[in-house]
Amino acid sequence: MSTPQALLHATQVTKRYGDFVALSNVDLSLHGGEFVSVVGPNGAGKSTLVNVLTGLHKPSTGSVRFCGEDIAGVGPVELATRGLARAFQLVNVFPELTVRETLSVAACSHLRTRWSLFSNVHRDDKVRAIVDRTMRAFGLDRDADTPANSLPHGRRKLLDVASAFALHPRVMLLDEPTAGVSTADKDGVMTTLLDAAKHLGVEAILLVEHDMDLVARYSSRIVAMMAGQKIADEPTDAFFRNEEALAIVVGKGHA
Ligand SMILES: Nc1ncnc2c1ncn2[C@@H]1O[C@H](COP(=O)(O)OP(=O)(O)OP(=O)(O)O)[C@@H](O)[C@H]1O
Repeated sequence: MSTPQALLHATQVTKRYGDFVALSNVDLSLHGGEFVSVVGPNGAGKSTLVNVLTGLHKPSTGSVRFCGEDIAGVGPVELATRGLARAFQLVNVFPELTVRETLSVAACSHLRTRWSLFSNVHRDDKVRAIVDRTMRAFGLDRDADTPANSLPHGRRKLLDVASAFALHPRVMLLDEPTAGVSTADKDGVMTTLLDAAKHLGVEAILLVEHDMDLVARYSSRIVAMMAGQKIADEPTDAFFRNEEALAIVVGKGHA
């Protein structure tokens, strides 16, 4: 039986900043139905990997393919319209917009429509449909007219993730979606996020995360990084039995 084509496939990716090698010959694949977490100590290269995977940075050598197409040099906005999205932190860019308006910015980007305050959300049926569906999926409808900067931290974080989902992606990349959220609220954010992903048809998720409890609970596979190299890539159960990799990941500055 042949292996199904990976949605996202990085081959021998190296990223250098001057003489410094931030990523060294990393292979990574993500298939439909997977929830893969990228873990590792500070400075391991996790964010660099995500920046390369989302077209924000070009690999120095190696290739990244999304749905079979090379995405080197394709920026994150174009990539999002092709189906690979990452939370944009729109909330930080436009803190005074309401929840509805923030999501309409993302919806317009997905539809390649020009966004303008007041007009699109209320007059464009397609934009409104995406905004309403995303608000419902994330339970944000009760905050529709609340400015993002008035939301509690956890719900602001959820709005940030929701705005990436409004781009209607096949693959979602999440960089610490619960950072700064209280321990008690983390599972709530993750459960909402996963329910929404299912509801909105997201096929695979790649998560960068420091919280190993969350990683253990939600991932189907774990990729561990250290000093720019991949040191483990295995199903969650196997990873948590891999004492050597686990010691590197949790032993350096992480609880
Ligand atoms: N633009 C840059 N120029 C130079 N060095 C960089 C740049 N971006 C990242 N680095 C270096 O690359 C290494 C990997 O950084 P990266 O942010 O990818 O690690 P990380 O695993 O995401 O760390 P953290 O968990 O702390 O976010 C670090 O040593 C960092 O200082």
